[in-house]
Amino acid sequence: MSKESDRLFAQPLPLVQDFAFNEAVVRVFPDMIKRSVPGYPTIVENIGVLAAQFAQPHSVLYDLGSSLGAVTQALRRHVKSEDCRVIAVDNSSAMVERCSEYLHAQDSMFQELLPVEVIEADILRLEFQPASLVALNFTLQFIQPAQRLPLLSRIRQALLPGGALILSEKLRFNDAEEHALLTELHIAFKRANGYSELEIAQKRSALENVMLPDSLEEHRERLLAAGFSKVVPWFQCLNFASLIALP
Ligand SMILES: C[S@@+](CC[C@H](N)C(=O)[O-])C[C@H]1O[C@@H](n2cnc3c(N)ncnc32)[C@H](O)[C@@H]1O
Ligand SMILES: O=C(O)C(=O)C[C@]1(C(=O)O)C=C[C@@H](O)C=C1
Repeated sequence: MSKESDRLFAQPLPLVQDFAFNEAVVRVFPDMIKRSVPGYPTIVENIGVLAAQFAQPHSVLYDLGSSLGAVTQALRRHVKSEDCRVIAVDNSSAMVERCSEYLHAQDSMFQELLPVEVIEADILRLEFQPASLVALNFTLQFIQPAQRLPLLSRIRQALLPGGALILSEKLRFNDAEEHALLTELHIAFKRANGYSELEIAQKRSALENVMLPDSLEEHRERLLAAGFSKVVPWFQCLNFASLIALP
């Protein structure tokens, strides 16, 4: 994995452009996401552990918005079911290229890993195969709000009985005081991880138009509207959470 540290927003920018998953972000992404998302390493590793409970023999496991394949690698470390394969999908060519390199490196270090296919595609246009596990790890928040329910409905249709969707997201809160407190504590988390006030402010304005978080209540209602029968939060750290949705 790249050890380059994230300094993308360290200097004053004349114009802060909308955040994009481009080559510059790819180079620093492992450092950026670990220092920005409280609980990220715990979430990723445990998606592997949870997936092992839901994976069905002879089925597909999807990692949607796979970035550099951290979730895919965890799935391959933990899932032992017979004849499963992982499909990792991202629409950033820079991410897909580097993700494939990392997965080749994982192949050379371990034996008997699940086979994996990395696809450069828009998950809104993907034809889903019958799947026992779908992971959306901090991806739905980057999908246009109007597209979120149709996407979740298609995922629900593709899920096999006994399977699950694991959905991790940054949350917003309907209660203004709760929202303000957890936002302030998230900023403290970033500060403690070495980000300056300037870096925090410029990143916030870069994300403003492209990352649109929902509340836990909105997630629950939308998942039920998409046809899921049960929504179980299994992790929350500050304003970041992960849910299990059962078909
Ligand atoms: C925050 S990152 C996900 C992190 C990753 N799942 C992990 O656990 O390390 C969001 C990813 O979603 C991808 N993405 C956003 N919209 C997408 C779409 N419509 N189709 C496919 N990928 C998309 C971005 O390119 C980016 O790599
Ligand atoms: O909310 C923030 O400030 C973030 O940096 C969050 C977040 C995310 O949740 O995906 C945004 C962009 C990067 O991918 C890493 C982290």
